[in-house]
Amino acid sequence: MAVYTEIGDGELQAFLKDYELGTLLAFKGIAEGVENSNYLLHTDAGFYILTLYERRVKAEDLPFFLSLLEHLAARGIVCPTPLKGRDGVALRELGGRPAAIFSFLDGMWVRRPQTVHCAELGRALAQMHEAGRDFPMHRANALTVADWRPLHERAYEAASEPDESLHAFLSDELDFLENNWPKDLPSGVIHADLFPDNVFFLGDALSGLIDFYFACNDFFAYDLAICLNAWCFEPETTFNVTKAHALLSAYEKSRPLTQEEREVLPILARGGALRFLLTRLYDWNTTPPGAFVTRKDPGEFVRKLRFHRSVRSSSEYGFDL
Ligand SMILES: Nc1ncnc2c1ncn2[C@@H]1O[C@H](COP(=O)(O)OP(=O)(O)O)[C@@H](O)[C@H]1O
Ligand SMILES: N[C@@H](CCOP(=O)(O)O)C(=O)O
Repeated sequence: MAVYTEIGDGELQAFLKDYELGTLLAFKGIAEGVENSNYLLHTDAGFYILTLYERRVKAEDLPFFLSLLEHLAARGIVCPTPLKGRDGVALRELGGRPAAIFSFLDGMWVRRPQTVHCAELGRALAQMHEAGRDFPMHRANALTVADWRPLHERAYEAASEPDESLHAFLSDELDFLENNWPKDLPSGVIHADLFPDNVFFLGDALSGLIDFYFACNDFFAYDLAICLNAWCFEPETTFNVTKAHALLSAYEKSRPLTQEEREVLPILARGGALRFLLTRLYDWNTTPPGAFVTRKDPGEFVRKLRFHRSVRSSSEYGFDL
């Protein structure tokens, strides 16, 4: 589970005095998530999410994330909206951590996304990209191609039983990606972690997007590649072209891809797979036994990466089914 910072009853009640959110009735830590500590708050005014920022989230990035959420929400994207205290300030401190309270989103994430969910995702992703176009702040992607080799080496050095063949495979992949990563594609604010657990549904209808803490400025098509990886493989890691077609065609209804974006999609998908493989591998090798967080399997992304390496043309992603 992910509650790294424990908050006491009295401490939370004192914190809430700076807001107009009513009287606290109950609160509980939320088990899901890996980056931050999240609590569900129930007050007599409703439900809210309290987030305490931990680990990889840098304090200097928080104004970008909170302003982005406000910006997107103002343009009709359903996402957590930061709530301001009586003094007009949303970003505060609790338990020694930067902290903020957000609107609660209805819905549940889907454990086994179906084609209909992929289509909903494609539509929402394109809308989010369009809504972010006039966002004035900028955040460079801190986990892009230049960052992957150092992360790979750190993960390898941290392993108690280093896997030499995996190290060689990933080094080879890094050689390829460093030499072939696109330099210039349509860009803007991307979510960069839009996995099924960050997308809520009510029935088959998408009801909200959460967890923007990797959001940054990068290629729009890279965000799409991350989604192909996260949504369009079956559990045994076969690629589902029907789901990919649904995702891509729904996306293209709002923002058609350029020819170049289509052509480089296999490279972006390889990069997207490697990026999550590496953070999972690093976490796998560095998370102490007994830690209150569930490690995610890096092997899943080794298999996805192998699939993308076998792709000869982007048509294999189902553009023209
Ligand atoms: N605004 C929200 N409304 C409803 N639930 C939320 C909201 N934000 C977070 N959650 C809940 O908290 C969990 C963890 O949130 P997430 O942002 O993914 O955490 P982390 O940044 O630690 O990965 C989500 O799976 C969801 O259950
Ligand atoms: N989506 C990433 C891990 C980041 O976790 P999140 O809970 O912040 O979405 C992965 O699957 O490796």
